[in-house]
Amino acid sequence: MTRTTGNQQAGAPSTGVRTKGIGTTGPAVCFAAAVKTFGRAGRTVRAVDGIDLTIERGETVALLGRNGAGKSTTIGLLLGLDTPDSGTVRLLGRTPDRAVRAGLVGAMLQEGRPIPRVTVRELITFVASTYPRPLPVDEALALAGMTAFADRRIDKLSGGQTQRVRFAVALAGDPELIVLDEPTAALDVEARRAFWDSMRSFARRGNTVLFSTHHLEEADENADRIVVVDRGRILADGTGDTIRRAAGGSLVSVDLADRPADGLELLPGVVGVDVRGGRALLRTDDPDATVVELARIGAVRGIRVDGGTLEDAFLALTSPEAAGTDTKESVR
Ligand SMILES: Nc1ncnc2c1ncn2[C@@H]1O[C@H](COP(=O)(O)OP(=O)(O)OP(=O)(O)O)[C@@H](O)[C@H]1O
Repeated sequence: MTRTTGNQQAGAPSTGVRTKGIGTTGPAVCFAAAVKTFGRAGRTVRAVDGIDLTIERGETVALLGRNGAGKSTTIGLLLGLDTPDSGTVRLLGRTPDRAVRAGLVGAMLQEGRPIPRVTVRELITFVASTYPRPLPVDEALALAGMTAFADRRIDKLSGGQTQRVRFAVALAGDPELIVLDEPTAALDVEARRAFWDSMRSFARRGNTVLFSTHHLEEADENADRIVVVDRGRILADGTGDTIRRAAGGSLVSVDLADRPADGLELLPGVVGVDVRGGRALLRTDDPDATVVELARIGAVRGIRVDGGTLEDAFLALTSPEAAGTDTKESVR
């Protein structure tokens, strides 16, 4: 989903007065039972369906989910662009609106307005001048990896460089928390790497970062913690290893040799069964127990045990079967 908001986009900085760092309390982010529904042609979409999430200061957290999972809506609630139908959202102990107005939050949403025909340094200097306690312009440029391009016109930059200018805009006011909605969508591998280097430099200063992504590897490589979202709900929350375990950490596969797959889901440890090309793929959180039982019933032809990748885990968690329903839309 694409949305823009006034003070987070390049060329449209906030002119509000900040009181950053004074009187902030509590975790960086706290969602409690947050729900957001949208009405559309007689249907209700529960875009955020009861999210409880606490992010401590200094954490780097990835919100990972497929298209339409509810990531942008969650971020919209976080930034006060939308209000929850029920539940609460707090940033640094304040309502999103107050936290944003106090300049505690910097954001980079999926698309900004066209970037003006000024140099990188001119833009960042202007944005920084609207805050009472901004980062020094050279520091903002360095953190975003844009020092070498400071005197280039923004409309002459590559997509990856433009994205890093937008990052520099988001951090120019020296926010405590930065929120990035799919920041590397449409960037090539090299530009992605450069972007994540910049993000990590910012995080190393003790700042809190929340970013959304479709890309597992990006979440695994760049976040301390991955929150898997699907159909507006949190399905798993933790490190890559935690996510693997939540989905059933290992895969045991075996030739069915014409025997029916019925009952395999009842074997010890098994949390999911898939049958493909005459083989049963058993997702299990206790591969030893699963294999022992397969041996006991004589089903060991072509048996294999694999660790299970993070991608397998993500797919298992977010498949329609895992969600237990085909749609999150309901007819009113
Ligand atoms: N303003 C709106 N009106 C109606 N439906 C909406 C609105 N915003 C979001 N939705 C719906 O809510 C659900 C969640 O959308 P959202 O944009 O939050 O997902 P997402 O995970 O950010 O997806 P993407 O990765 O494609 O950006 C989708 O079904 C979407 O169509």
